[in-house]
Amino acid sequence: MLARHNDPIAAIATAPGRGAVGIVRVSGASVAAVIEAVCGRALKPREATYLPFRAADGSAIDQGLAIHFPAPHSYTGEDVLELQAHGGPVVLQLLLARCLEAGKANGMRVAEPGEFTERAFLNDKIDLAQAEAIADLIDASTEAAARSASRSLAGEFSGEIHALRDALIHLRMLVEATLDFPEEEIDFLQQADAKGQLERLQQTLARVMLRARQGALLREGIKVVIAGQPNAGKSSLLNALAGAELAIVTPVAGTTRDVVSQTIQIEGVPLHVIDTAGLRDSQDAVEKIGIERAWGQIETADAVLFLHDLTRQSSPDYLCGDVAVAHALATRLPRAVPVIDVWNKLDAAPSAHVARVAGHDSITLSAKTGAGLGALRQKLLDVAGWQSAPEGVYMARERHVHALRRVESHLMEAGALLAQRAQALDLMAEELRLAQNCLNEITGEFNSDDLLGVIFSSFCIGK
Ligand SMILES: Nc1nc2c(c(=O)[nH]1)N(C=O)[C@@H](CNc1ccc(C(=O)N[C@@H](CCC(=O)O)C(=O)O)cc1)CN2
Ligand SMILES: Nc1nc2c(ncn2[C@@H]2O[C@H](COP(=O)(O)OP(=O)(O)OP(=O)(O)O)[C@@H](O)[C@H]2O)c(=O)[nH]1
Ligand SMILES: [Mg+2]
Repeated sequence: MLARHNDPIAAIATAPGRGAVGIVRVSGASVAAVIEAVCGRALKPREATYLPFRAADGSAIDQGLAIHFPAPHSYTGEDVLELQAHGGPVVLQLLLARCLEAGKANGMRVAEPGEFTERAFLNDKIDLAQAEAIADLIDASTEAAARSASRSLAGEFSGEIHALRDALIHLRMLVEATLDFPEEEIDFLQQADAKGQLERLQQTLARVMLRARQGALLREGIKVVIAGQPNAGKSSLLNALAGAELAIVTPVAGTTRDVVSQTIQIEGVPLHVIDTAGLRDSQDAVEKIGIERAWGQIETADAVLFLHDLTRQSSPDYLCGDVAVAHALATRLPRAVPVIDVWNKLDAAPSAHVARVAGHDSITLSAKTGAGLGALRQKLLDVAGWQSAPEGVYMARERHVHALRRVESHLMEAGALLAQRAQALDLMAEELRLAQNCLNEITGEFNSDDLLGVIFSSFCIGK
């Protein structure tokens, strides 16, 4: 283990700024010295004691509650001291400085972001998926996201991963045993129904992946870019979706130049909606920059709303413009990004125009009156892949979904190799081993220091 993992650490655990109560938390070998210096008396384990927190000169920094959690029964698994003081930034800084001074002889330092939780992970209090769930719970921006993070923190996701891993280990044992007794191979595998075991494993994996994808969606959301010719009503649509006058709307074509973005939520799924400059050939230097920015957004979108003006469907120029935009979208979009045709200004459009677009896989609406917005919201959820699972979603991250995809492809390989029998069984065993490694990456039983660095450094300070 790296040396830094043994340093005693201290930090303000509560949010910066003023609050009713603020907590300074200390973890590691010098907790006893800090108790002695700051509290001046012994503390009963896990019991709150009201006392003055003493400065070096003996005066009181504050009166508060001190709690000692002797190792290993603490958040980090190390000795932990909590000083619950009044929640002012200055008093908390004084208290933190006092703790650092008291722990100086043991090398106490200020904790890095996420370091308390990292210790909880390193001391086997929680696994990596649970540690990530703590950060996701704190960062949750919707109720659905918070509930799913809480499920993952309670171990629901990790539990499913462990169940998958156990089934995988069972199958691996079977295959590896067969390798040792090649002549009995066919019987062995058939009797134990290796094929059936593998299939059941794949089915369970598919269910876990579905729920994990939903969780990742709740956490990360999708980026939806509104694109189209000038004046189609893109800014009006952003405002209608957001329920606020965010972007400037005027009858002048070429109003929007800067990218305007807003995160909205539909059924708890965050959608990062981006309004962009109207797409056309322009000689205006400022507008040209706006259009380039629009393309920058479009090219990184998860979904594009291609907005059309229903009132202008009999203008050849307008229709040519739309064809040009459609062509540009088809050539410039890097991947298979879904493009949703949205026909706006339903309220003002001649019924012949409406009839012409009806029946296609498209949405007609009015950003002005709000008609049709419900259908658009539903369409966005569909495109995002949202299916509110009845049993509840647990929080997962893209990292987890990627690992599960790799498990899936190793299992597919294993299935193909099983079908080939004798020559391929050692390769099948190897695929199963690789699949197990991917599962272990999720819970952190198999990982690199780099990965841990990336995960824990994104926590807030004191966590
Ligand atoms: N005041 C305070 N509130 C807090 C925390 C904290 O550190 N301090 N937490 C932190 O962020 C969260 C709670 N997490 C915690 C997790 C484990 C233990 C703990 O003492 N575990 C022991 C004993 C378990 C038991 O008695 O069942 C252990 O695991 O052995 C404490 C807090 C949220 N609320
Ligand atoms: N009747 C009607 N007018 C609309 C509707 N949506 C937008 N408009 C009008 O269309 C004009 C252009 O709207 P904007 O939202 O600024 O259009 P835009 O696509 O953002 O335009 P640029 O920023 O120039 O590309 C404004 O006068 C809006 O009031 C609608 O649903 N019905
Ligand atoms: Mg606009």
